[in-house]
Amino acid sequence: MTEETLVEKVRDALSPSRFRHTEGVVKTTEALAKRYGEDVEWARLGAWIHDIAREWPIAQLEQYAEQIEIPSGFALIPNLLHGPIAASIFRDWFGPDHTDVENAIRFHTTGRLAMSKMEMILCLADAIEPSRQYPGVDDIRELADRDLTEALAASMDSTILYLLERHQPIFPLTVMARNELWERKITNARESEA
Ligand SMILES: Nc1ncnc2c1ncn2[C@@H]1O[C@H](COP(=O)(O)OP(=O)(O)O)[C@@H](O)[C@H]1O
Repeated sequence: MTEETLVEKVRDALSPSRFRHTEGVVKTTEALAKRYGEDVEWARLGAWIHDIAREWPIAQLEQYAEQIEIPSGFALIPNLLHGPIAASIFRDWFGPDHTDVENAIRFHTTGRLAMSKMEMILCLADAIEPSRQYPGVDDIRELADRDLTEALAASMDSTILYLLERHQPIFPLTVMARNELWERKITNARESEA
C-alpha cells in the first residue's frame, strides 16, 4: 500500500480534529526520526496509522480485540485497545516484516519496557505534536531535540500526573517504562561523565 492510499484510509476513519492531530504526529515523528537517525519512511507510515481505530466504539474495539493477540492488561482499559488494534491492521496491510514499526504503533499510548528508538519516537511524537496543549509541553518539546530518553520520561511523568489528578487507572506498564527511562537517563549521564 502506498502512503497516499494509507492517508485516505486514515482520513476516512477520523474526525477532522483527530486527522489534524495525526498530521501533527507525522510531522513530529519525521523530525525526530531525522534527528535520531531512524527510518523516516517507515516512521511516517507508523505515525499515519497509529490512531486509525481511536474513534471506534468500545464494542467494536472489544470485538476486534477478541480476534487478535492483545498484550496482557490492555483489555482492562478499553481506551488503550486502539494501539494494539492499529498494529494488527498495519500488519495486515504492510506484512509481517516490520515488527519494530508494528510495536511502535502497538505501544504508542502506553510505552513498555526496553523500548526501541522507533517506539520511543512515535510515543513521544504523539505526546508533543504541535496541537497538543498541557502544562509543561513546551519544556518537553525543547528536551525532545536534546535527549530522546529524558523527553519521553518527562512526557510519561506528565501522563501519569494527568491520570492521577483525574483518579483514572494507570496502565502499570507505563509506570515501569517511566521508571526504566529515568534509570537509563541516569546511566547515560554517568557513562558520559566517566
Ligand atoms: N498510560 C496510560 N494508562 C491508562 N490510561 C491512559 C494511559 N495513557 C493514556 N490513557 C488514557 O487513554 C486515552 C487515550 O490517550 P491518548 O493519549 O489520547 O491516546 P491517543 O493519542 O492515541 O489518542 C485517554 O483517555 C487517556 O486518559
